[in-house]
Parts: sequence; structure tokens; C-alpha cells
Amino acid sequence: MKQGSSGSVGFSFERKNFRSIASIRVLGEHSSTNVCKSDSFNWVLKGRNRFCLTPICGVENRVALEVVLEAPPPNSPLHSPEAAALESASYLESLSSPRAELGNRSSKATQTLTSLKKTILHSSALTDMSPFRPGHLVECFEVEGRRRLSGEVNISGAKNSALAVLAGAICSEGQVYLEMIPDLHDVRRMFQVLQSVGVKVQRASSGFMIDAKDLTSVEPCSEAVRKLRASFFVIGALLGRKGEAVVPLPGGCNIGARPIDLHVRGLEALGADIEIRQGKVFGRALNGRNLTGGSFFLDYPSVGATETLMMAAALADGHTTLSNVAQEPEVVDLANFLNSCGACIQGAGTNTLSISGIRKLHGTEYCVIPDRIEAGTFLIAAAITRSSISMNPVIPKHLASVIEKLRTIGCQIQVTRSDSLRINCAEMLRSCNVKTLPYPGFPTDLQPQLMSLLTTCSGQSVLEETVFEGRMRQAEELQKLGAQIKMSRNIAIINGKETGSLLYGAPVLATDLRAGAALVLAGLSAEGTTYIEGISHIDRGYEKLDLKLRLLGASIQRAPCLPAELTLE
Ligand SMILES: CC(=O)N[C@H]1[C@@H](OP(=O)(O)OP(=O)(O)OC[C@H]2O[C@@H](n3ccc(=O)[nH]c3=O)[C@H](O)[C@@H]2O)O[C@H](CO)[C@@H](O)[C@@H]1O
Ligand SMILES: C=C(OP(=O)(O)O)C(=O)O
Repeated sequence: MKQGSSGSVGFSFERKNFRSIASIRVLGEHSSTNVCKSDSFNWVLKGRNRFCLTPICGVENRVALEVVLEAPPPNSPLHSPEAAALESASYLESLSSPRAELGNRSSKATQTLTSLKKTILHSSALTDMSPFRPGHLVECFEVEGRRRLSGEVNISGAKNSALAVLAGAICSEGQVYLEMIPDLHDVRRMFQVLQSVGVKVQRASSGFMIDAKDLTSVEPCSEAVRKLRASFFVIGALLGRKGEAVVPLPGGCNIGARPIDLHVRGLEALGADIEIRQGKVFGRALNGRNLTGGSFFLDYPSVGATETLMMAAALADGHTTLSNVAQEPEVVDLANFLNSCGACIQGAGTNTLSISGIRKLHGTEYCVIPDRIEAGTFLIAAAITRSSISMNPVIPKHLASVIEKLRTIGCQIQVTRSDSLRINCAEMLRSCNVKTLPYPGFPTDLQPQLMSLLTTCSGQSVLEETVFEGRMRQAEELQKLGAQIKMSRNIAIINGKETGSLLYGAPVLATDLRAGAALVLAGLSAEGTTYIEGISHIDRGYEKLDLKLRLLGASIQRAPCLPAELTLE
């Protein structure tokens, strides 16, 4: 198909039948190795299931010659290769090109489909594509399974600590230098939240310098706040500092209703008047100046509510007692950070916090704890691939419940140094029963990953999610890989096979951060190729997950795919 520099190549196909297509490769005019960068073209959705491929200015000579569609893996439960081949041929016939060329191209495509040869346009060509616009290809992870992992992985700073500490930095009027802040989408959005109220954020040496001396607003940018959960916690710091705050209702993982009633009632107990209207929470100190100390019992040990109230109470006039608080390591990290700025918080890590308010906090240097959830994800990655790996830095105590369960199913885990772990896994692992609970119980943030692992363990496991009511959406996706899972509300009954259940690669969708991680792990264990869409969720909370896994020997790449939601038109 010849194509003028100013024209466009119009084509249409039934997107629903291509649910499992992995990629589209665009070739240059004379050489099949001359792969045009995806960002050289606009993929524009034109009406129902119709795309238009238009060269962007400056790439006039790099015309689109053919589009090669890849069929789904042969074992895909969604779609047979034969159906995909037929679909592809009819798609090619719909191209507005001379018939002779069509014939060639159709047979080329069919060959490609028949051999199921990998024709993925790899990540180097994609790097300039983000953020994706509607109608563009989106990134997915392409995972080639059944490879052993080996080596040592570096664990990043904890996402949930870093986010809480960044919110906490608003409490301080001095300069705060923070280390071990992971490079995550959520962290970048949190920087935007801080900057929108006048906080200066600067990269400095291997960390970040945060200066919240001159707050210019008490209303952070709605767009950024709505993208993550922890952004809402700034309400405690802003009310503490300024006696006033207007914060939109937060975003975060779609894993349940996630109300903010405990934050609100706790702030009211500290002398705030709170009103929720038009999707925003308006708070102000009742006395028109500062919050005042008080007592509050949390009905549930909410991590976020504990953190919000800790920040507010740290700056309130007088003394506060918070009972039935969360005891998570990230809560302790926030308390340690605030104390290093001069706050007076006692009892962090127990179920009661005793806080004497201090009106002005000073600057500090602080290093965030390592991410226990990332470390747990790598422990499970080793287990699901029956591999041996080491990881560092970790705080082994933070992973006690996870280590205990992995040992129960047959993994060997050694604490090799005070901050390092090594895991060795035999071929045969056993089932076990697990219930998620607040810390020190088994973390809900590792439940989806554990579900993937248990599908490969012999016998029947019962996994119960008690923290979030909507956090088992990965089960449906794991079933597409062949996992034997029966769901009953928040309980999953997982049947592994005697020899360890073999998962089969297929296209799947990450519905949230940890569900995405669970699918990556399942893909590492599966026979064939797994395509995981929705990886922006994963980038929210894992620093370079794909790179770290590759360094351990996994085959995982970023590849372009058509967004599934385009079928919903
Ligand atoms: C940014 C961050 O730190 N996120 C973590 C934090 O989320 P987050 O702070 O949102 O989690 P919470 O501990 O608050 O939520 C636990 C349960 O309490 C409920 N609840 C919470 C607040 C409230 O006002 N009312 C209420 O009913 C929630 O709906 C949920 O069912 O802790 C969770 C539980 O360990 C983790 O999974 C998240 O990764
Ligand atoms: C649920 C999580 O994050 P968030 O609270 O930011 O949605 C998580 O980290 O698993």
C-alpha cells in the first residue's frame, strides 16, 4: 500500500475479535528492519471500531506499508488462532489498497499468524509514547514464562511510607531532606500535590529537598489528589499548619468503597469543623486558629486515618490520645519522621498513640524504610518460579507474617544479614490457608500476589480478604490463565494440581496495582506468553518492576497493545 505524505491509511476491523492481539508492527517502505517508531504515527479512533493511521509531520518518507497483527497464544482461552487468522485476513482485505498488494500482505499476515512468530515492537520504540492519548496504542507487559530467577534484587523505599512522609513534610517549617524516595507515578503525583500548595520540591544528591516553609494555598490541585489515596492525608497536615484545608476526595486503587469517615470524625474530635460538598472536604479549626488536642477511638485501625490524625495532632494545641490505631511499619515511619522534626508522638507501633502538640516543627534529614510489599512481591516471584534469589535492603521483621506463610508452603527463607533475605524454593510447594489482617497480620497488599502463587501449589488453599471488600478482582484474570479458583464473596478457594498447577499464558487486564503484580507473577510461572494490560497501575507503585525482574533473568518487556476499552464503544 502506497501512502502519500499528507494522506492517511484508513482501515477498520472488529476490535472485539482482536481482544488478544499483542501488537501492531509498522514497517518502513523498503526494509522490514526499518520499523517506524510508533510515535511517528497518530492512531486515531474514527467512529465505531475504526482506526486511522496518520503519519505525523516530519516522517513523510516513512510510510506505512503493512500492519502485522499477532494472534493470541495457541492456548488462549479467549480466542483461537484460526479465528484470529481469519479475522486478520478479512481485516487486511478491508484496507483501501490495490488488490495485488493486498494478496501479498494477506498471506504475509497469515504466515505470521500461523507461525505465531513474535513481532513485538519493543520498549525502546515506545519510550516517547507516554502519556498515551486516546486512540494510541497502550503499553502492556509481555511476559514469557517458565524461567528461573537468580541473583539479588535491590528493594526500593516504601511507597506507602514515602507518600505519608511527603504529606508529613507539610507539617515542618524547615527544610526536609528525604532519602529512599522511590521513583513512582504516585510519588510524582504527590510532588504535584505538594507544589500546588506552595511546597518547594527539589532533587538533591540521592534524595529530595522539601521546603514547606511558605504555604501559598490550603487547597491542593484536585487533578493530582484524585489520582492517589495518600494525597488525601495532607488534610491533617494542612489543618495542623493553617487551621484550614480544602481537599478533594481521593483516588487510589479501586479495591472497595474506601470511605473517609474515620479521618473526618477524628479531625472533628481535634476541633475541626468538616463539611463535604461537591466532591471536596472543607475543614477549618472551630476556634478560627488551631486544632486542639482530643481523644479519638478508631472503629477500625485504618492506616490512612491514623496518619492523617497523627499529622493533625502533632501540631494541635494540647494533648491527643488516639486509640485502636494502625500499627503498620509505615505508620511508625511517619511517627519517626515527625519526631525527627521535633514532634512529640509516643506509642507508634502499638494500638495507642499519645501525642503532645508542638506548634512549630523544624527541618530534618530522614531515610524512608524499605518497601516490605515490594520485597514480599519478589519473595513470591521466587516462589512461583521455584527459584532462589536474595534481596536487600529489607527489614525482616516487617515481613514476619509473609515469611511464616511461605515457609509453611515449603519455601526456605534465611535472614542472611540484618537487612537481607534469601529464598530457595523446591519444585513442590504445598497449599495453605491465609486471611489478610491489619499488621502484624498477613498484608492485604500481598494477597493478590499470594493468590497467584497458591494456584501453583499442590492441594486446596483458602484465601480470605478481610481488609477491602473488593480486592479479589485478579481471580477472574487468573482463571483466564487456567487457574482453578472458586470465589465466594471475599473468599477464594484455590485448587492447585498435584504436580503444581501449570498456568498458560493469555491476555489479561490489571485492574489495580497489586492485582497487576499478581498477574506479572502468574505470567512468570505460566507456559507461553502472558500479555498484561493496565500496567499504569503497576507503575503507580512498583519502581522499575520489569527491569528488576529482567535483571533476575525473567523475560518481561513493555510492548504496545490496543486498549481493550476501545471495544466498549
Ligand atoms: C497509601 C497507603 O498507605 N495505602 C495503604 C493504606 O490504605 P488506606 O489508608 O486507604 O487503608 P485503610 O487502612 O484506611 O483501610 C482499611 C479498611 O478501613 C476502611 N476505612 C478506612 C478509612 C475510613 O475512614 N473508613 C473506613 O471504613 C477501608 O474502607 C478499608 O476497608 O492501608 C491499606 C491497608 O493496609 C493498604 O492496603 C494501602 O496500600
Ligand atoms: C492499595 C494500595 O495503594 P493505595 O492505597 O495508594 O491505593 C497499595 O499500595 O496496594
